[in-house]
Amino acid sequence: MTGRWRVAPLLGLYRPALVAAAVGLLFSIAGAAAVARWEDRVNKIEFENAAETESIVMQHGMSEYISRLVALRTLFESTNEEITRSEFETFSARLFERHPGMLRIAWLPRVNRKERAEYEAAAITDGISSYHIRSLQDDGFAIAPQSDEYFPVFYSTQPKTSSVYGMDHSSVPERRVALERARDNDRIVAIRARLYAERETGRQPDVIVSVPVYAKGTSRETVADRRRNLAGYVVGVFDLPLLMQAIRVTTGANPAVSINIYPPFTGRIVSLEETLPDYSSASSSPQSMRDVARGRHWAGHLRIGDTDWQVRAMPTAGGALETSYDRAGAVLIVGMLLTLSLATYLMLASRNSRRLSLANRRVLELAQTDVLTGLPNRAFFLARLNELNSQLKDHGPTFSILMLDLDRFKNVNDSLGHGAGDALLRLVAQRLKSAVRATDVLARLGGDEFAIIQEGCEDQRACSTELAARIAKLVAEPFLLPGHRVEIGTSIGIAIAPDHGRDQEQLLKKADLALYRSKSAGRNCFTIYDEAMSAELEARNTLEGDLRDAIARCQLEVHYQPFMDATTGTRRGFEALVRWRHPARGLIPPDQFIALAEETGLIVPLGEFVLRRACADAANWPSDLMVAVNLSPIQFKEADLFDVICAALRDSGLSPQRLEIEITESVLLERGAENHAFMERLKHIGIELALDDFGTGYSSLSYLTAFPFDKIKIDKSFIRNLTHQPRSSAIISSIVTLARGLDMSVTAEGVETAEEFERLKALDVNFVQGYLFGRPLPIDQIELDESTERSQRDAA
Ligand SMILES: Nc1nc2c(ncn2[C@@H]2O[C@@H]3COP(=O)(O)O[C@H]4[C@@H](O)[C@H](n5cnc6c(=O)[nH]c(N)nc65)O[C@@H]4COP(=O)(O)O[C@H]3[C@H]2O)c(=O)[nH]1
Repeated sequence: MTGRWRVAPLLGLYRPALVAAAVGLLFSIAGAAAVARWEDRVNKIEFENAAETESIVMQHGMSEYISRLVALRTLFESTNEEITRSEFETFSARLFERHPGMLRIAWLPRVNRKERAEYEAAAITDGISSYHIRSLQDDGFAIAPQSDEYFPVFYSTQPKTSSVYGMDHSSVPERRVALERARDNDRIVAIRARLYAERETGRQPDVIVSVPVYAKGTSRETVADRRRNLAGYVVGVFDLPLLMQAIRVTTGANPAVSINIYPPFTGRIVSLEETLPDYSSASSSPQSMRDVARGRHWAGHLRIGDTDWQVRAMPTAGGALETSYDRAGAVLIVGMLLTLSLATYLMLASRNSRRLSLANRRVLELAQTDVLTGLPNRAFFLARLNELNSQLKDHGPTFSILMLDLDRFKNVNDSLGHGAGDALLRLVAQRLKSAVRATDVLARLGGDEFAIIQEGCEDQRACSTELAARIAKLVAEPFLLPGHRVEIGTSIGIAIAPDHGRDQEQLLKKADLALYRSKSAGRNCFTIYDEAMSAELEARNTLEGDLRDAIARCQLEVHYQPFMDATTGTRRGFEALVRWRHPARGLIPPDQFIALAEETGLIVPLGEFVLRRACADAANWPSDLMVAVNLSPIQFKEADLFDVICAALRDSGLSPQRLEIEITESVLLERGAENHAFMERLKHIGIELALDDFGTGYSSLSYLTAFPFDKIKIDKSFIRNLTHQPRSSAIISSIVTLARGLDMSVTAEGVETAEEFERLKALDVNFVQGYLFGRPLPIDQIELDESTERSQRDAA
């Protein structure tokens, strides 16, 4: 068996479980995906809200820093007096207190050519040794050349030794542009101090915020006013990372949001790839704008002065706002667990139901199998027959039924025992199996009855005849049982559907009728049903009804045929033979209704009638005349037969010694022990027993020794051949010899000619009976006087 063969039925068996697993998996995945999408959306909203909040907080913080510078500007603009260095330092120191991101603050006064020396001297006086206004030249600051205007660092929060003092911001092109922009627009401007801070501190670039300061009370309406009235600049240098960190710490920033602050978009930014953050709250290495843009992020800006720094917020890796898809995962796991449970349940249920259906099938098989032969039994046969019949209505195939009944099987069973009978049935089943095709149904209906349904033939009649002939031949072959060679046969009845019927009852009835015909035609043959059989059955049924009436209405008559002593020629008695005086058909001989009476059980009342009539008639005869009465094997099965016989004798007053009971061999075949006992009882009260029709059945000599017979009646068929078949004489001679040895007398039946009589006398037969001595006659026609008797003797 290949894997494919094993897998296919398993797939079929577990299909519901597999389908449930597939559907469940699909739903789990779809559900998890939907939840994931929902989680993502919720998370995005939460993140964006948080990021925006963070941005607002940062902006507030930054504005706070800027507002310090504006406060300083207000200080400078509030008076026409010079703000002294100490005033600046005091004020600035306060600013530093809660603003750790503030690196330094400076005051850049507007110094013209004439004022330069004065300023330099004042600074030196204030303690800043060798103060000079210096400007950017090549790579560094040097004493500034003569110029119309300077914006040097005059006051600073730096120690007085710092090199920032005297640095002319307007000599640095970027800063000059920023300063002019601040001046012309009266606006706070911010730039990144890239060039020098890096070199000085090695830190990230700082942010320089410049606030223009105008002379107190002057106009700043127009650009010209502003240019004219500018007094200087308050400049703050912010450490952006520190500043941001400080804001985030003091405001309790959301740790789930990582903030990156990138420089403003200016011509310097060449690509997002290369744009690294000025500030990053993330602990990991700084991410370029490109990296951030690839993932989930929120974009905003941080306004410092008139410039926008780019803010990019991201969910912190592993933080609360990073979508973890926990719920989606839970949905997937729960879905898969449910699916697994359902699939397992369905799998177990499928397996159980398969086991159950196998067990049911087994029970059904057993219920439809004949245990002895292993063939289908009657139930199966009838079910199949029904099925075919219903298909007939839909123009299904034609088919035949062959009913088989074994001939002489009963003899085997009775003589060799039930074990041998069973073995024989098994052998018969094997032979029948070999004769039918796989598509035919061969069943054992019970006992020695078999049946076949044969279908799928073009010519059903020819096909079934051929099969029946083959089977008859096969079964007629001898069977070898342990220690015995048995010969039986089979009678077969055939009915063909739909010709002979379309329903189970009709077909079986007709096949049975045909079988009955085969049986009565001499056995081991087959018959196909024809309509005449039904007519016959009908006639038989009518006859049965009539016979029932006949018994009730006393239409039966008993006729008497004499039997003679062969040696003296004297009449020894009469055999009682029943006749039926039918109102329409006249006198009907017993061979036309005895078999029917036996089949229908009517033989019991019929037999009792004959017995009582014979006893009653014989009681009026001379006392030396016997009366012989036939008893059927069916009567022997009646428990009260002995009582019936006794009652007949008692009621008639006939002596039991004058009654002879004739039985056939078939009585001895059945219920041997009981019948033997019964015969002993009859003998015990003086009744004589005769074995009738000897030579027609098995003629087993063992019966003669086993049963207490007084007489053997040799069947008339032997007498018929007596004169022209020497073998018949020899047989009769040996029967006579045997009977003599067993102390039995011998009667020869059916003696018709004097020649036969002479020969029988020569063979020492004791009694003779036949037309030569008288036909069966009604009681009123029997001559009982001596003269008649003599004349009969003379005739003999
Ligand atoms: N050809 C020919 N036949 C002769 C001759 N002599 C007698 N017979 C016939 O042979 C049959 C003898 O009876 P059976 O062998 O007991 O055979 C009987 C017996 O088995 C049965 N039978 C008759 N009456 C009864 C009855 O009351 N009870 C039972 N159980 N069976 C009966 O019916 C059978 C036939 O009876 P019957 O037709 O009366 O036929 C009788 C008789 O008429 C002869 O010389 N030539």
